[in-house]
Amino acid sequence: MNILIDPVVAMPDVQSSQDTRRIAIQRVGVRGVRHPMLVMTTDGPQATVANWELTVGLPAHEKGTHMSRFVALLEKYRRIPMTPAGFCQMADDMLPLLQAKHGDISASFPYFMSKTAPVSEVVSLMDYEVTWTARTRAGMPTQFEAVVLVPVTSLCPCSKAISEYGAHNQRSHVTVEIVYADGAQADIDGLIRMVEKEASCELWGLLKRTDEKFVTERAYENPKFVEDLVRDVAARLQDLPAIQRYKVVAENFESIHNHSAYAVVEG
Ligand SMILES: Nc1nc2c(ncn2[C@@H]2O[C@H](COP(=O)(O)OP(=O)(O)OP(=O)(O)O)[C@@H](O)[C@H]2O)c(=O)[nH]1
Repeated sequence: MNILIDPVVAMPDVQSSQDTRRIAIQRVGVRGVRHPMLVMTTDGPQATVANWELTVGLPAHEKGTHMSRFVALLEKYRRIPMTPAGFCQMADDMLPLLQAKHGDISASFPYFMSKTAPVSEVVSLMDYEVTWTARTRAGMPTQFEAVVLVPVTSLCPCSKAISEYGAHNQRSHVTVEIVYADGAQADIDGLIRMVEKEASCELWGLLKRTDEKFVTERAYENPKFVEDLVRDVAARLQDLPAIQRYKVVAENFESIHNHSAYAVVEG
């Protein structure tokens, strides 16, 4: 192998040498990078810590990519409050920086929304798991994808129908994955609120006794199978114009079994 010497630092530059195997690499980069991120919310910028994956395509003739530049990109964007459109811009910036024709950036992070309890109206934060992905290709529109994991309550309709009193209910995770036609139209808060409205009952970080009575009765009046959860969320997603593809996954952590009930809808 013919190793180049970088004249600036007078060191071998193995990454920049030629590769003769004639195999292009679809994705090469860094993953598992824990790094701060500012997310723009309706309450202003929210500081969070994301788990990042940044990759680019590498042509067959190049030996290695410029690994250090991925982290340099994170540093550049560290103080910029991110919107979906800004996240796509960051991915677009990655291509010239890495001298690449296509690349993906993905960030998974805890996301907090301020919620008001249903009766006492006390305010508290509720946390969600969010993943943003931007897929960029030179000369093409950048694709934006979002995944949100929304914890909710589900109450079993069968249990309610057959029992003289009570019905088994549990915490459920509804995970929605969306490919947007245009990242600028992605509304993460709206998506989370929509999922919560389709559950037997939504969750809050802080509830007083008056609220607890409300959520208990609300779930009882609104029973849902795991199938109802995915269908009702999918029906709402079908009405949204900005969505190209979606997947809805619901997992009910059953309180009467030591296993989960599970359903998936893709559209
Ligand atoms: N390409 C590549 N780099 C790796 C790998 N593992 C570690 N690295 C390290 O990535 C660092 C260098 O990143 P580069 O971006 O090539 O650093 P550089 O050549 O000083 O910077 P540039 O001139 O901007 O390319 C070095 O510490 C490499 O050893 C690997 O599997 N592939």
